Amino acid sequence: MKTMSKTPHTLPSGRVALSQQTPPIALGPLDGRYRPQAGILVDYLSEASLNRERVHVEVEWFIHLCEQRALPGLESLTQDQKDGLRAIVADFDAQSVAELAEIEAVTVHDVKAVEYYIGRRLPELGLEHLKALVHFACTSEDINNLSYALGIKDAVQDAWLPAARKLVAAVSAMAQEAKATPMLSRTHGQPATPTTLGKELAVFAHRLNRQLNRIAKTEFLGKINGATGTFAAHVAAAPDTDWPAISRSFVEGLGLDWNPLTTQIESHDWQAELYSDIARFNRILHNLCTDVWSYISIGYFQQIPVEGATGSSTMPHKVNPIRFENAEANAEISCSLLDTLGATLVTSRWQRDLTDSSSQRNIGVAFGHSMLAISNVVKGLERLDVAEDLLAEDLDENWEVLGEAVQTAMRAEAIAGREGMDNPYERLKELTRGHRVDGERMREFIGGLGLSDAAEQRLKGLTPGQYTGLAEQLVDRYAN
Ligand SMILES: O=C(O)C[C@H](Nc1ncnc2c1ncn2[C@@H]1O[C@H](COP(=O)(O)O)[C@@H](O)[C@H]1O)C(=O)O
Repeated sequence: MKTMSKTPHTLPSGRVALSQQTPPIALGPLDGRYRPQAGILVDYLSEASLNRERVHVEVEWFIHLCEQRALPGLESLTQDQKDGLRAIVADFDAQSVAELAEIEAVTVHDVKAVEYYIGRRLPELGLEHLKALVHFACTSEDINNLSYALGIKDAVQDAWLPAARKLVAAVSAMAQEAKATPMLSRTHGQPATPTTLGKELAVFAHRLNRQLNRIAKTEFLGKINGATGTFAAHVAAAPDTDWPAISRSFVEGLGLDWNPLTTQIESHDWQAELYSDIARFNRILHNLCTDVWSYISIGYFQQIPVEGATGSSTMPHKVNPIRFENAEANAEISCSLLDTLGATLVTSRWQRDLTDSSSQRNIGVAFGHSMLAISNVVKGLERLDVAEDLLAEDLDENWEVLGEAVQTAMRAEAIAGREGMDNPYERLKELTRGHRVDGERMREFIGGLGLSDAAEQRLKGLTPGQYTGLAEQLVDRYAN
């Protein structure tokens, strides 16, 4: 029997091989359906942007060595030469990516490929005689750690933080709007002392803001000190140069904080610190999602349907809280990656192993899932209406929550010397525990307690919806 020969574009099952299609089909969702939300990170944390940063660091090191006259015979470059070198970075594009890949296929070393890529461009800048200055005295990690630090710093400052701040601003605005909207609270899921919806949202804004303040203060550390952090090659080549000073001014000139003491690798402790803060932000966001999801589920929030959109494929009445569910999932994935990075990056055998190289390639993925979670929460919050009637109804059905107010006022009366205020907690417990109490019964009970006139009037005038303490003022004072 004659067998049909399969082309490489066909799977053994006879199906088209999607992996062989052009343009290439993404494996992961961040480069597929979620590209609009996470794509901005390609400019900072993709392999291409890492390579662009590597070119940037190599070029700046080249210029810095000349400017510092770090070696005998080195002279400052002309402005045209410096502009030409910096244009290699500015013009870095898809063609550069392809060229680098070609070189790397031969070198099997990604940083060496960058060195050759720059070397190829020196003749046209009249700098061929300085080819040996590219990557001078560097180990690859000198270039890598600075490139990652620059990419991560820009990703945080230009992409992640602005998105996170927009989200927190949205939560704060909702908190302000609902600061005086009374809501039954539910400690342990059971009716408890009322609060306001705005104050509960303000707690999230406050928590998220604390993490943002920490993240905004991140120290982005970098080093450039050679193969084992001793400047050995530098000193061997130019013993009279103050290499630590040159290293420091270079790292600081890039906008990073100088790490003076390392092995071959920058120790990555600052990355672990940053990732734990971002993971904590994700987790607080996750908590916001599950709370809002639950409020939607009991009707406190109504979701505004999107014109033309489908809730359920089979139950036409439904509007599902999918934005919050998506955000939960993506916050979890981001946290797993950030936790793994934070836990593993701080360990490297002896003077280095290469595990960090492979795991750091996923930093963008960790940030991407967090950006996606943030974007979905913003979208979800935009489509919520507060069901004030239902909130009020729930409060009115739970007059027993005033038990705390009454027993505490009785204690104050007793402390002030009023007779007959014994066992306030027990008396309220007898009235309220496991019993439904309405307004009339509560007022009748208060009337029979023998309180001072002022206290009795104050408590009789109280409803569950008014028993929200300083919730509104707390939002005004602390939630901006
Ligand atoms: O400056 C050096 O290169 C010193 C050398 N240490 C290395 N430091 C940094 N990169 C190195 C190192 N070794 C390999 N490579 C190259 O790293 C790339 C690893 O690729 P992947 O496994 O995909 O993360 C891949 O491109 C590797 O070729 C040492 O011997 O200490």
